[in-house]
Amino acid sequence: MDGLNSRDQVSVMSGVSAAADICIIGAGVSGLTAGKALKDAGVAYDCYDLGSNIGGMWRYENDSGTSSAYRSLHIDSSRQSLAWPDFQIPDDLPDYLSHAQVLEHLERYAETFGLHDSIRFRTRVERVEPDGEGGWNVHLRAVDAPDAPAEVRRYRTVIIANGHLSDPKYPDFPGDFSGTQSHSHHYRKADPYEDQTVLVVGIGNSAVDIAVDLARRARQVLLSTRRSAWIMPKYIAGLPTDRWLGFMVRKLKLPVPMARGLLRHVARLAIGNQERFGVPRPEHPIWREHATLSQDLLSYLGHGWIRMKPNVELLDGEEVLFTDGTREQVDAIIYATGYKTTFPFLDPGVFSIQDARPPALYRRIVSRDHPGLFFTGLVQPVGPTIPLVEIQARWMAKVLSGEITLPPKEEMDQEIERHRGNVAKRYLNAARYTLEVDFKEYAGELNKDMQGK
Ligand SMILES: NC(=O)C1=CN([C@@H]2O[C@H](COP(=O)(O)OP(=O)(O)OC[C@H]3O[C@@H](n4cnc5c(N)ncnc54)[C@H](OP(=O)(O)O)[C@@H]3O)[C@@H](O)[C@H]2O)C=CC1
Repeated sequence: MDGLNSRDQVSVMSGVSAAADICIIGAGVSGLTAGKALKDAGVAYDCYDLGSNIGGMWRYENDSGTSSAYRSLHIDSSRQSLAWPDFQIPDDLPDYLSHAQVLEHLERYAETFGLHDSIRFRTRVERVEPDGEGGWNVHLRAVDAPDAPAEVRRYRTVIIANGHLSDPKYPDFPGDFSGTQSHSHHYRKADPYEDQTVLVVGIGNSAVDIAVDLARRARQVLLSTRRSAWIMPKYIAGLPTDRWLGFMVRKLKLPVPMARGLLRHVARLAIGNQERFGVPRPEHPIWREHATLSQDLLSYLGHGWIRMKPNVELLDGEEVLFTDGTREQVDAIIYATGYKTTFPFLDPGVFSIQDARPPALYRRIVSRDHPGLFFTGLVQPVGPTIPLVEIQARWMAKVLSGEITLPPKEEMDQEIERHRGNVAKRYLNAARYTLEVDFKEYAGELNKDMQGK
């Protein structure tokens, strides 16, 4: 067996479940949903999670260290667009659930479908490597016994559901800063920034949520952006914005580009001209990027609680110099500059995501080079991710139970290249859009496969 240390104990298909030859890494939304679909299909699996409980990203202060949730976090897709088809979110919950409400819903989901029994918590997956016979050796170490030998289990298939929002990406600004610097991954609440001047870098959803959260506690919040973004309100005429899009596409049967075009005009009526508030008009058209959703940003800019700044030119002691030549004295910088998509347990030669190129995954799920390696939740739609993850889960269960046969490698290659071409045509050429998918089109492809069309 390749790559085993003498300290490692090898156990082949025994332990958590003697029958399981499928392993899921991660018990967040994607891992749990995959587990539920496998269970429904009568396929045995083992699931491992670094933390003490389910929830991944949605467990605030998860002891896995992988959650980027801050105390004021509310999911940015409305309740009506979020749910699993067989596990609706109760109507008495608000339009936009807090992280605690998402977690409670996940807990009910895991309880209802009996998912806990297949999960081993506080277990670090240290390494996943091909066993040379088409399967995988998964090296596991108990978090509470770091010096004990690693346990190695062999699986036919590994489903990776470790999330892609926990490995912070920092910009490389020249100079030195004498105040405090951190990343949005570590931000929890505004208290430590009381009465300070805080610079938030970025204008994605994390940056804007955090700037708004800080605004009433900090002395001044500065929000710096290099490319700007289109700001979308969370409500239009009293209804969640994504419900308007859903209404136009599903009820009125408008083509997606037309619905989006209309939504853009309606949103403009609702929030006016963002340049008036100091948020530059992006050079790219609105749907070439992931718009930033915020009901509060423009209003807070209008109250002077937040001030816009261009990109950072230089960190200069207590000051920051910006690309327009202005300088500000700053106490703290929070880099809300996004995340790297990494798999610490995989050799990059086996699989990695490079540059701004969508990964070589058939249907965004199956590794082209290693068809026993599956990924779930590795997508970023304009719209809610959970329903897509649910469709991915059922698709994977059908593949793994033999109902869907994967095509030959050349066909996978063609599908991957077609998808890459679409991403290049539709979205900005940047690492931030590597995982972008068109919700309706992607769901349609997976559903068609499942219907055998
Ligand atoms: N409420 C919710 O449900 C929330 C959802 N999310 C989701 O999580 C994901 C991650 O969001 P987020 O953490 O905001 O990260 P994003 O990747 O979406 O945004 C990163 C921001 O940082 C900027 N940036 C990146 N690198 C640099 C650099 N070197 N110099 C200057 N600016 C830089 C980007 O600008 P540029 O465009 O120029 O690269 C962009 O504005 C997204 O899918 C988001 O929608 C996040 C927070 C809340």
